[in-house]
Amino acid sequence: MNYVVIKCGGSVFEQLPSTFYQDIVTIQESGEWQPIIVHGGGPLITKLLQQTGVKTTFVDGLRVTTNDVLDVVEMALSGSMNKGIVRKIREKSGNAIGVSGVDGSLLEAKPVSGKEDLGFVGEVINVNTKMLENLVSQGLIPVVSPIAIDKTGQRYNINADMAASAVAQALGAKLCFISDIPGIYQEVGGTKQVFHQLNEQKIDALIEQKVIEGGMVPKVKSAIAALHQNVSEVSIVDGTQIHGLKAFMQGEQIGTRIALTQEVSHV
Ligand SMILES: Nc1ncnc2c1ncn2[C@@H]1O[C@H](COP(=O)(O)OP(=O)(O)O)[C@@H](O)[C@H]1O
Ligand SMILES: CC(=O)N[C@@H](CCC(=O)OP(=O)(O)O)C(=O)O
Repeated sequence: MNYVVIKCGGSVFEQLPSTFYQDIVTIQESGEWQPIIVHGGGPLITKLLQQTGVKTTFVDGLRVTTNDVLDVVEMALSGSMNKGIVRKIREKSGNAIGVSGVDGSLLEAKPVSGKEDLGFVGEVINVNTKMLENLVSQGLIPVVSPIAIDKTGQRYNINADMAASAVAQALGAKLCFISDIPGIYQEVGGTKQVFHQLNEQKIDALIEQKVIEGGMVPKVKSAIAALHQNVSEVSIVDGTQIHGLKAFMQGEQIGTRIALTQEVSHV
């Protein structure tokens, strides 16, 4: 089975055209690729935290997660976001099922390495691929919320890009990050030039130069981690484009393709 892990970011969620969900169903029906959705929901978490008066801060793109924050994170991700995406796929007659990383210990985690002062922020150490394979064999499209669990039952907040990367690594899948930008870009003479292809060395340089910053940093780091472990292809694709996902899956040059070693080129 060929899997494609489609990571749907919270920043693009509100702007996704309905063709996006249609494309997910079309990909599954075509039979060549089996889609697995991993979603974020950062903006919704931030909004809910503001409403409840709980302070939120980020370190290196990761949200500092106390137990109070974790309650809101789980409610937003495994509740509203997860079920919202399942409903939108079902509206297009897709057989979606929502699960969080807690269910069936789909995502097993430990505190994120080197950043233990972030509270309950985790990194995935095991993916229950059997469970995903079982769901897929029943004709279901899994929609995964990035809350993970450890052997003691402790929950962890996982950055959704890192969760998607872990799932793709475990399945040897193609990995596609859906975001709200046309690809990774650099400002040249006041205009944004999108990179069509990027390699690891150039990504390191762009992070160093702060051309790649904010939420894009965990995304490209997760992409590189995946490419080092069992994943052959990672792309960042603009979710706002009508039928962008379908075009990408049909091999059109769209967004930014990341590989460990390849030529660097602009669109
Ligand atoms: N060089 C870059 N090219 C494109 N986007 C960038 C770049 N550097 C930072 N970004 C920011 O990264 C954002 C995507 O990351 P994020 O907001 O975390 O998205 P998501 O919710 O999809 O994970 C873009 O909206 C953009 O503001
Ligand atoms: C540890 C950590 O930062 N977790 C993220 C999980 C959601 C996420 O990653 O959502 P996006 O994909 O929309 O950014 C958070 O709390 O915001």
